[in-house]
Amino acid sequence: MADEVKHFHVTYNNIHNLIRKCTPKIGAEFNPDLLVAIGGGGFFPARVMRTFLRGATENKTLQIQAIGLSLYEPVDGATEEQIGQEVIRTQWLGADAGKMLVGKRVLIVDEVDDTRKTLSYALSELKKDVEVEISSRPESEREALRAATKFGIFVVHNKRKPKLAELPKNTPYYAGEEVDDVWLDYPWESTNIEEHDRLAELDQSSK
Ligand SMILES: O=P(O)(O)OC[C@H]1O[C@H](OP(=O)(O)OP(=O)(O)O)[C@H](O)[C@@H]1O
Repeated sequence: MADEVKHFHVTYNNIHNLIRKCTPKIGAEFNPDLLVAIGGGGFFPARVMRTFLRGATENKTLQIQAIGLSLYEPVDGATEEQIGQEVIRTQWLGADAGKMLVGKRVLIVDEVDDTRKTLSYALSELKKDVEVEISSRPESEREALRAATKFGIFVVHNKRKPKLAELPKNTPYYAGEEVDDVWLDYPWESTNIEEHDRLAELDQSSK
């Protein structure tokens, strides 16, 4: 049967350059002081973003924390029904999650915003961790801590399509590129990077 989904191959250099272009704005406007990468796809973008944020944020070397979320990949314990429907946690920040986040400007990083379920889940769960931490602090400090804790989002690609989950309206949101609802082939999924890059060139020329 013919594969009807349009594929688009993305190279490491494409991703690097999209992040390079976007980061000065993110540094100037959101000025993160912590990155939370959603693995696996958010790991490489977060690391590249840290390089460019150094220049954009007075040479701070930002920490990258990692969470593991999976919507489409079979993970231990996930049933067939859950894959593509529910976001499954495969890794989280640990017992000190709230302490790590409170009072910070936290940029959540992922490679793609597809249905938005993953980002929505990540944001709401991280906010819950912050609330748990805030509730352990003296009441007189809570409002200030809440106000000082900010979450923003960066994705390399945002797919233009109806989303199945929403983000709070005031959430700072940055996308390296808005793309059609195509199947994006990322380089880290390839076992033959030269062939991948060759296909990417073909995709570019037929754009
Ligand atoms: O917008 P959504 O529809 O929620 O999809 C986006 C998520 O899906 C992919 O993760 P996947 O579950 O495939 O795991 P991976 O990052 O480990 O490949 C991708 O890395 C995003 O995290």
